[in-house]
Amino acid sequence: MAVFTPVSLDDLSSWITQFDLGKALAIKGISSGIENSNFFITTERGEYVLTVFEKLTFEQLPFYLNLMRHLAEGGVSVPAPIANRKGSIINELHGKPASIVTKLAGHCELAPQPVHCAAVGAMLACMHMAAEDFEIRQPNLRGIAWWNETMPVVMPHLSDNDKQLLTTEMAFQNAFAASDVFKELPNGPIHADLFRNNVMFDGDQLTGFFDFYFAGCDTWLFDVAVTVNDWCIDIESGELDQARVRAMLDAYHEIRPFTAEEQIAWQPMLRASALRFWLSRLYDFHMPRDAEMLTAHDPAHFERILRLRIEHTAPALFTTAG
Ligand SMILES: Nc1ncnc2c1ncn2[C@@H]1O[C@H](COP(=O)(O)OP(=O)(O)O)[C@@H](O)[C@H]1O
Ligand SMILES: N[C@@H](CCOP(=O)(O)O)C(=O)O
Repeated sequence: MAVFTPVSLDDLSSWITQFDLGKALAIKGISSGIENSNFFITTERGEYVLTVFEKLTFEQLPFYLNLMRHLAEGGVSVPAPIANRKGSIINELHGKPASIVTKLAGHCELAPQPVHCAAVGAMLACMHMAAEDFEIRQPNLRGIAWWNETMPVVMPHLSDNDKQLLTTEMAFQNAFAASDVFKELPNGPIHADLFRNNVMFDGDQLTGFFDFYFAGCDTWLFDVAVTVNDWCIDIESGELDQARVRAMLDAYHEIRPFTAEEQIAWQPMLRASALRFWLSRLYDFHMPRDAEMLTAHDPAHFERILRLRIEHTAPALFTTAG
């Protein structure tokens, strides 16, 4: 997708007068997202990104946008929300909440090398620590409660084999979430969707994390698992690439040392993150919404990854004392 809600230059020209951004000069829909309607906009002050939120509400959005503001002010490179003259960073456009944020330089690195994975691991650790004192608490809305709600919705669409995988993995994850080890895992605000398409690089230089609209409070290890399961794999098979895994985990550990409980929880967490994206892709695939442009994500990719993470022993989270 994603332009679910079209915005013309005329629409933007009148809406933008509430900001100190000068006149609107251009607007261009962005096709690659799947959750929101995104646009690159050019004003007399420069280039920005406009997002019209399709599902997130005025009640939920302050968490995401204030988190981005908190991180940007804390020196983590993320898009900074722009306030209107009244100080509001969430404003209605076509009856939906919308925001303008600064545009990050560079491009997504879709074929990452260990150097990119190390940069992402280091910044992820910095982000977790910088978000620790963020005051708004909102759960991960794509966390285990959502998995349990979504399982019966997608179940009728699955083969017997996949039904069995989903049922047994949900039982495993519910038991893991109730375990003493899980309760000891450090937590706080996490990005929760730090895929290669949500990080900008200028050459080998990381210029920022973006797309915080799945962020929520959850274990830091879940964030690491989501990130490793996308950045450090052979894209065809889903197998972990040892060099990239080590580069990312070692760089993270150097800044925020992993705990002994996290070491124990690592393999279940890799499975949990695969399950989360298998479920959301199944849901989006079987319950699609209308859109002007739509790129569906393949659920089978994460089914494959889930099976691999169950079958193969995960690489150690850290190899030195934490
Ligand atoms: N702050 C930003 N700076 C630069 N590019 C951005 C920014 N936000 C979004 N983009 C671009 O828009 C695309 C879609 O944004 P994304 O947030 O991933 O959409 P969605 O939330 O709908 O999945 C990204 O792949 C990126 O190219
Ligand atoms: N990363 C998720 C889908 C979320 O899409 P995004 O464009 O907002 O990152 C997936 O790959 O399933």
